[in-house]
Amino acid sequence: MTDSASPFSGRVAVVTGGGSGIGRAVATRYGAGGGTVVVCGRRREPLQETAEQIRAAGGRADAVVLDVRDADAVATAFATVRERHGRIDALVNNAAGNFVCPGEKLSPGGWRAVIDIVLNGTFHCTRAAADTMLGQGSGSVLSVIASYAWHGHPGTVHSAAAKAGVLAMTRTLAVEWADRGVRLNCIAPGPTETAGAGAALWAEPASRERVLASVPQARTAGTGEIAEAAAFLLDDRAAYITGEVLTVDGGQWLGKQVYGTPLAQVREAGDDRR
Ligand SMILES: CCCCCCCCCCC/C=C/C(=O)SCCNC(=O)CCNC(=O)[C@H](O)C(C)(C)COP(=O)(O)OP(=O)(O)OC[C@H]1O[C@@H](n2cnc3c(N)ncnc32)[C@H](O)[C@@H]1OP(=O)(O)O
Ligand SMILES: NC(=O)C1=CN([C@@H]2O[C@H](COP(=O)(O)OP(=O)(O)OC[C@H]3O[C@@H](n4cnc5c(N)ncnc54)[C@H](OP(=O)(O)O)[C@@H]3O)[C@@H](O)[C@H]2O)C=CC1
Repeated sequence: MTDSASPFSGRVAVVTGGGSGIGRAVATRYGAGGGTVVVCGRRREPLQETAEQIRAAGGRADAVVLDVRDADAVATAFATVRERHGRIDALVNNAAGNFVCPGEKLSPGGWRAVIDIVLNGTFHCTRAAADTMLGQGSGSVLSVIASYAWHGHPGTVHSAAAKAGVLAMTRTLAVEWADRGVRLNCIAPGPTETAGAGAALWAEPASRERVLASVPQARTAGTGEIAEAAAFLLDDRAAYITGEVLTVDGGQWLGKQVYGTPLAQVREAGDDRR
């Protein structure tokens, strides 16, 4: 049984896109839970900043420059992590690229840009981590998706298709590797305040307003809230959970199920009843 204050003690995690936003928060949470964290991404500076923050708080962290689209570089990087740290207990597939574009205007290059990072990058990293995890007979893979993986969303055909692919990959490999000690799950955050998402998805005040209006809890998530849910799925409290998605979105996607009737109108209709 693990120590509840240090559930990740003696464990090693790789967090892709760990230099910013949700990835940084998950890496920091894993470090605070006693684990060693290897953060990777394309830009060295933000990665080093994350690693320094974790070390300053008393944790252990390394920064590795890596483009998840490059399968050979991914295999080499994960082999190096195993040589250096002896094991890989967790992989967080968090790296992503996104922008809003109507399907009929999306170029093949735009489609590839997102599919290559989100779907292909997730496969490369999962495959490389599995070399170690299946060998040691344990491991936990957590991929960050979005609820439009199952309901779709206008303007995001590339990202929605990629996230749906990641969900199918997760469910498939969860069954393939269940009796070999490796669990795979997804987390689906709702709108979360990060510089990346803000710039890519709600740069205009009007788009931000619309996004906020779509969340029944009427607020965005903090990165720490997403990291806390991620930590639960990564640690042994979730030992019997595999192939699942944990949605952390303030009710956003269920809120879509009002069949076009705004919530305010539903409330008005019930005003005369006690
Ligand atoms: C209305 C929607 C609101 C939905 C709200 C729902 C709430 C929450 C759900 C959110 C779920 C997911 C969120 C996120 O993923 S947030 C993460 C965002 N972070 C990032 O995007 C950071 C990383 N980003 C990047 O690396 C780049 O933005 C990019 C993905 C574009 C990749 O960069 P790269 O340098 O490889 O790309 P290029 O600039 O060379 O372009 C490659 C091709 O893509 C085309 N492109 C690029 N930008 C656009 C654009 N804005 N519109 C259309 N096409 C674009 C570009 O033209 C290239 O194609 P061609 O070669 O064919 O020209
Ligand atoms: N914020 C939100 O509202 C939501 C976010 N999500 C998901 O959460 C995750 C994190 O998003 P968020 O923190 O908002 O966004 P960020 O833009 O802050 O994070 C994306 C990270 O991915 C890294 N990255 C991008 N391309 C590559 C690549 N080719 N190789 C390695 N790393 C790469 C970036 O680093 P670098 O550029 O240095 O490579 C960056 O650190 C994503 O999977 C996103 O789809 C899901 C739902 C909602």
